[in-house]
Amino acid sequence: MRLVQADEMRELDREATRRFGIPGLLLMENAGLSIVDVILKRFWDNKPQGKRILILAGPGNNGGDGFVVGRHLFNRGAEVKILITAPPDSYGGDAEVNLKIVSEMGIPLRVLEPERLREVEEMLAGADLVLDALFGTGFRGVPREPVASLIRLVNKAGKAVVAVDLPSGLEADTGRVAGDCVRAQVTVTMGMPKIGLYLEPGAQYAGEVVVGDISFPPELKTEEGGNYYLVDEEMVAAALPERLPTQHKGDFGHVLVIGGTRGYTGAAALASNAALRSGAGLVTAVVPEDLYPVAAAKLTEVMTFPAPGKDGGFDAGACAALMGLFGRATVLAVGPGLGQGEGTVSFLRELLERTDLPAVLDADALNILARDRRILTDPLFAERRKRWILTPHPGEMARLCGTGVGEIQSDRIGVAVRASREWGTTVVLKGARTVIAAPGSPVFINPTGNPGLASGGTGDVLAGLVAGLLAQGIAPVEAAFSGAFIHGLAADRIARQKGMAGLVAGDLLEEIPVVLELLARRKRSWRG
Ligand SMILES: NC(=O)C1=CN([C@@H]2O[C@H](COP(=O)(O)OP(=O)(O)OC[C@H]3O[C@@H](n4cnc5c(N)ncnc54)[C@H](O)[C@@H]3O)[C@@H](O)[C@H]2O)[C@H](O)CC1
Ligand SMILES: [K+]
Repeated sequence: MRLVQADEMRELDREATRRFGIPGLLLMENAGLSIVDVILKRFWDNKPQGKRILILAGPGNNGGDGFVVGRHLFNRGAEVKILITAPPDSYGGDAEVNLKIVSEMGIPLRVLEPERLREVEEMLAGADLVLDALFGTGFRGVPREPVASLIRLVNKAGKAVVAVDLPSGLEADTGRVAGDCVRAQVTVTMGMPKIGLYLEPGAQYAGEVVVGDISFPPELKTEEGGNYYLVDEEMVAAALPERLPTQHKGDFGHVLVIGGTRGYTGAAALASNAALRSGAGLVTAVVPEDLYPVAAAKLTEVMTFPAPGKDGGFDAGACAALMGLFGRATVLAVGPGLGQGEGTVSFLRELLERTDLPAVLDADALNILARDRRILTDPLFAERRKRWILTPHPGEMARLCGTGVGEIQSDRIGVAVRASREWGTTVVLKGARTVIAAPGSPVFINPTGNPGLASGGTGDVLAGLVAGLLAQGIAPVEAAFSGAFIHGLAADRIARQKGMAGLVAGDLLEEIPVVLELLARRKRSWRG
């Protein structure tokens, strides 16, 4: 599903008027009607008579939408009260037109006054539903007083809240909440869904998001050419390869998982099994030779290969022993349990310099690259980096970018986009609402997953899953967003069955094939 920034939305608004002659007043009317529809159907069971709604209307067109809602619900017999946060004569344009109409209709209208907030509490107590029409895409910074106090009163009142376009206080493009923000049960977003509604914490404040139809012609609402997309089943199902009867395991690639040093053989095992579960044809786990017996004992369907190493790490010169393997491999997954020993650091550098296989770089591979980023920027490896997928969590990303986790989390899309452009590679910035960015590609936001994934080894499973998809010939960006989606959906299905607390990485291995089959069935049903 395509997502838009506030500026994109404003441009579409202008285009609707300029290109198709749809006046802003008509867009506002349709916006209001789409909200009325949600209120009647989801909150009032189509029986508005006598229902009490308090409409909080801000100084701009978001408030204008609120006036339209008030008019229609008043006409349908609801008890409507409107609280405006700016003096009536400060309104202009379409909002002013609609303010005048509701005033002429005699709908009770009050101006918010800082010294009379107690009366606002009473108004809230006397309402069945609150409409948040304070701010939309024109919001900036933090809500100023007395609106900030009003927002806090709304959130304290415990009433059902419907937000117009965005919950007020939320930054449309980043999902950031810098100050107070309305917590809504439902947000009716106009025309096209805004990015901030699908990023944390914005998604928590927005509640369920409904896209309001404001009569944009299809050409304006096109899914094509967007800069941002919410990953959905259709996109992932379309990316997954068909498995034809005539095909054999050689057709589905061979993943080399390189890692599994002392104490972390489990990481390599999880990543290796995840690669197999994703549908890869063959998987080989490459571990230091002194841990080979441990890995071999853990792995059945996954082949194991002992690489020169001691004390649980790889020898600096271990790469030479792998050259034969590279000829038979399709993709590398480097990092799960790799460790950061001295020999391993040299080994990784030589590995990435000597093979141009597509690679998923995760965990300690990223931590090693963070200490010596030359290979991420060296023009000599630019071509090769196009075939890499980096899968950092926020801490690893902070080290890679030489900054703090706070900076990473405060602008997850911007950070991922800049890094992917600077390094010329696909970046999967993990976390709540994983962000996938790559040069020349739209940005993808993954909606699946839950806090149950904050458990050891789930990252190893994701790395293996993405590598397995890459090995099957899926392009890096598609493999990245599909892996994140499948990984998170598997976790959501497990959480529904067993709860989040007890979710362990191994559970994902069982659920991944189920999710793949579910997507394959959906794909067949769409094909008809
Ligand atoms: N196609 C569409 O998307 C349509 C959208 N509509 C609605 O219009 C708003 C956008 O309206 P706009 O007037 O540009 O901005 P807002 O209503 O969000 O008002 C912002 C207003 O508030 C003031 N302000 C901004 N930041 C703060 C702050 N931190 N504290 C206090 N005050 C603040 C500032 O003066 C701004 O002017 C969109 O969201 C939709 O709801 C159309 O009605 C229909 C088509
Ligand atoms: K709002």
